[in-house]
Amino acid sequence: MSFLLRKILSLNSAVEVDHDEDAAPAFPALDSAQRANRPQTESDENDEEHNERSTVDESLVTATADLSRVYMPPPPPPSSVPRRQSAGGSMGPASIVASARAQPTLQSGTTPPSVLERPLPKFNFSDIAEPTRLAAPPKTAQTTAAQARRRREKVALEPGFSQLDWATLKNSGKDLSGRAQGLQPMQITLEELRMHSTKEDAWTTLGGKVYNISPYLRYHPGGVKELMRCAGRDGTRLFNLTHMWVNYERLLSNCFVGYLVPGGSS
Ligand code: HEM
Repeated sequence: MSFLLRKILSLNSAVEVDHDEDAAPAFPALDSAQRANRPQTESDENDEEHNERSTVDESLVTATADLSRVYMPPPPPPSSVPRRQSAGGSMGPASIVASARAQPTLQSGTTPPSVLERPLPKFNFSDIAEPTRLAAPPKTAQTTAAQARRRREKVALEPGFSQLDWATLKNSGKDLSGRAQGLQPMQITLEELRMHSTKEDAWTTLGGKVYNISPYLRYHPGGVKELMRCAGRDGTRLFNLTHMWVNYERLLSNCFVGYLVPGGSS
């Protein structure tokens, strides 16, 4: 038994001779308490007897098995571990797979190299094929110009003039047409319409209906200036060009003045 122990210790000292700066220390340490206090096996008592024997017998096999349960075999000297060489110092996915396949199969009886001893392959992102890369869509001159225009059009509404505030005012049922109370819808000619083109008194016609847009000016998400472009004239085309999805009939129902009728000079 002590013969086997001596053999192991001599192997370890051989490791120390070949000592490499990156080599991991023997574990447990050669002079560790763990090694010193290892559990005694039955075979320890017959040590001398075993030393004398040249042939393998039952008790020696058991002793070896016991010993291997207590101590791990020492790691191989670093110089004997085949190291993976990476071409150019970096590896892409294809070269990693290729090098893994090219690993020599270990001979039976050889200790596989420790994971810690293997060099980590460096990942080279430039190896990834172009189409698989995640990339933001390229900015074209057209999209950036459109974005810039949209940014300019954004209007900061004053506090208390949001679309919600307009909905609240509208739902209050208040008549915002500016017509005298109780009057029937008016019949308005283009000539008359033109006379209502100031911020304080702005009318427009959309789809043949005339609205007083003055109350809505400060609530308009596109701003006062844009809305004023249709004051005193037919705003249908401009409105549809900008946002034909907006339901003006519902939005301006309280501002309804009357119907556009033919008449006057166009
Ligand atoms: C009386 C007629 C109009 C009403 C009731 C009205 C109403 C609205 C509404 C509800 C929005 C918000 C739409 C949305 O977010 O999808 C809006 C946005 C806008 N409106 Fe009008 N609009 C009118 C006339 C006009 C006119 C004549 C112009 C300009 C020529 C105009 C220019 C804009 C612009 C540029 C926006 C976009 C604002 C933004 O996204 O920040 N609108 N309008």
